[in-house]
Amino acid sequence: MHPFLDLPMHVSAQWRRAPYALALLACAAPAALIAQPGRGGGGGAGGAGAAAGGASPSNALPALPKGPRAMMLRDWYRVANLSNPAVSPDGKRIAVTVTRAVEADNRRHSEIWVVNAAGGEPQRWTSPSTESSNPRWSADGKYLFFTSQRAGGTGNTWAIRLDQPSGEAIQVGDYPNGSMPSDGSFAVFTDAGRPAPTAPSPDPFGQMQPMARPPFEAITRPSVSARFDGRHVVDMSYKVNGVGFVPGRRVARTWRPTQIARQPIGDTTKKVITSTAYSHRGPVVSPDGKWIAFTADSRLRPDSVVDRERDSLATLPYNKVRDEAERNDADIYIIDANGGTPRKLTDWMGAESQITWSPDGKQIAFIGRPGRTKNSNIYVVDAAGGTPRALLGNWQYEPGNFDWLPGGIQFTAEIGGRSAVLRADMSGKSLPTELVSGRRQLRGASYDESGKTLAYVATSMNKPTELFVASGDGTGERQLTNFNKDVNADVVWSDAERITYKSVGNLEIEGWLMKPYGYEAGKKYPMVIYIHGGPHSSYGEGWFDEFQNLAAQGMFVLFTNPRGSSGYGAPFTYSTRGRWGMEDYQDLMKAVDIVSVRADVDSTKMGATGGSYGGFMTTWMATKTTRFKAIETDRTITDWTYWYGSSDAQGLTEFEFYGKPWDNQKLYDELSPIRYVNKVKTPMLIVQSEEDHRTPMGSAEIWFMSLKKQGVPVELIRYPRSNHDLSRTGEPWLLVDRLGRLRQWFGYWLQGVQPGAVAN
Ligand SMILES: CSCC[C@H](NC=O)C(=O)N[C@@H](C)C(=O)N[C@@H](CO)C(=O)O
Repeated sequence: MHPFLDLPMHVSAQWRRAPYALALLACAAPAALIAQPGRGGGGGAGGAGAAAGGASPSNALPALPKGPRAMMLRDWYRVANLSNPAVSPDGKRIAVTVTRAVEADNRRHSEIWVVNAAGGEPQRWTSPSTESSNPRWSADGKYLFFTSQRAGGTGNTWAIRLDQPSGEAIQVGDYPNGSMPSDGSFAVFTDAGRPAPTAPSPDPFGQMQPMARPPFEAITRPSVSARFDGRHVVDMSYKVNGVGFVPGRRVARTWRPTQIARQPIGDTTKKVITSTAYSHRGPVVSPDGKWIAFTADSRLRPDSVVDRERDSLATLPYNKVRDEAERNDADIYIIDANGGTPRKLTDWMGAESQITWSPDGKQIAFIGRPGRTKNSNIYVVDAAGGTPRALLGNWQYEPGNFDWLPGGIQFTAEIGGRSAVLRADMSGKSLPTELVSGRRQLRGASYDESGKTLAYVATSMNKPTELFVASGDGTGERQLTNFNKDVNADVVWSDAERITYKSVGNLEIEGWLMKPYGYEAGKKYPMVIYIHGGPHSSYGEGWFDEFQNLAAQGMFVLFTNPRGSSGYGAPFTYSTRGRWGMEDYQDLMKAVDIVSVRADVDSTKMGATGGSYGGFMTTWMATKTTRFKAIETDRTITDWTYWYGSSDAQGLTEFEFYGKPWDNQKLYDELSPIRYVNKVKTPMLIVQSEEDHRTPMGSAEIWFMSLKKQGVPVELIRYPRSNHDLSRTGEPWLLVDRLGRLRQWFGYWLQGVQPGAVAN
């Protein structure tokens, strides 16, 4: 029996909400709303809860027991997530976004907190009654900017004044967001201008809902517009996961290419310095303020030409010569910072991003990817022109974000399931050096102006995110926050052992085995394998609610990064092209083979779960093996042709399957689990969001009906108001409900737990 199922039903425990203090700090934290972490950090009045039910469900739930103990479902609401750290230009303070759930209101809440780099209690700088995130400091130290949507303002950039005592957050029109030279005197940014004014004409469909109106060039019209509230679709992209249905154009197509604008700091007047038929992207001004580098179409063709070419290519059948050829869609250009004719920096095949000037303004670095299936690298080229040279040579991995500091280039990277901060060898002759590493995941490396202070958020298998600071070279690391202190004190998070193993073709695969809560040597435990989606994503060395959830239920959790995963270099990532469910399936089963012979794993009680591509893989497994006693398939894909037609992301299979379904129908069919559904014997739980536009409902429905009609135990849980990201960013009550279903399903089939028993 589960350790918590016999607990008495106490009176409820609300998410603890101690009052926060409102204070004004003259120097250290002007205009700040101050609070202490772990004391009311999740709180906040206001914020409408979402639609499920009326009164808070926590009224009916017992108080969470003090630990140390296994994770219970409501512990999920207690975990704080830190993101977007930003070091102040002088290196003295670090701002960070702190996000928590507000259980009673069924919502998440984000605030900006600031902590001294030297240490001390973090302070809350934004109001608990509004959402604030993504802090960034102005170079002159006058403002802390952040993203928020507040009443009485326009746009979503708000600021706290730092150079004088002040109160509420404000909006400032004379401090534009953009790239600035060293003296911070102006900013450059892109500007798409305003649409040309059109003479107002009466719209006979103006009273209808936007999706119901007949789009431009539609042939049909509502017979009586007041009697049609459906959706009229003409364009190819009419729905987007997380956004919903997107109304079609109602006028002829026009283009507004993005131009480069500059605006002095302390002035509200912006000057647009270009006027072209092509768009400028990612403009970055040189440190001396004389030049602006940007990317644009490699032939500077008008946006209208580029778009029409892309649209027309999208309707053509797969053609190996054309579709596999290297492309050069964009190049880097340099223009005088006051305008003029752009100079192409270099003709470079592939895609360029993250343009960055060297501190002396003599060179430019960028991330370049020579081709879709080739590794990206950091390239450096003289600002005068020349051939870019790669800094990372034949390094197996790929760079993430990088900074050109006074001492050289430093960057973050995924190295399999972990991540690190590294320094590049500027000669490109040696492999990069790891500065901050270990079995963990680091995010958002941020430096002060001198490059001497480095901050990042980090998490490891049994440690939720916290903020860390180190010297610019990675030495002297210190943990600066302890937002998760209370939940960490109550809950024993499970750790995982890292394993590597050789699979088909002698390819090395990385994986992990997480121990069940309360593990005792000499006993046997059930095991569930988790399978990630993408397929080009990865599991890693970070705290993950889903793994902790099943480990707390008393199961081993096995997770691996089969071929096709990201984080191991592009050749590994794309090695499954045209072969989905073949070698990657074997990589997963090889891990099951290895783990199932352990003395502490009960090989007669194994389960599998996964979402999206991982959902495809679980249904695929169900057609191939009866080794698993229960499976959960999440946001699943059971028929690739159906998925192609109903998803918002056709590009994925057009590339991976070498064409559209009718170009390569055999492959789409052969790799579709539904073709073999008559072989399924394993009980399956199907979890599906009703507003999932990435992997829509039909795959789940046909799987459910097929199993039902064959007498295979199956349950379908349909979540309302939810999209493809329910398990990550969904409504908290529904997200936690899903975690509970997973526990119950595997608890019932693998542990003999009674139906409905759940550790709330
Ligand atoms: C060019 S289309 C990109 C599709 C995208 N790929 C990367 O994640 C995607 O959404 N794929 C889904 C089929 C999928 O498996 N998604 C995973 C990973 O995000 C999921 O867990 O939802």
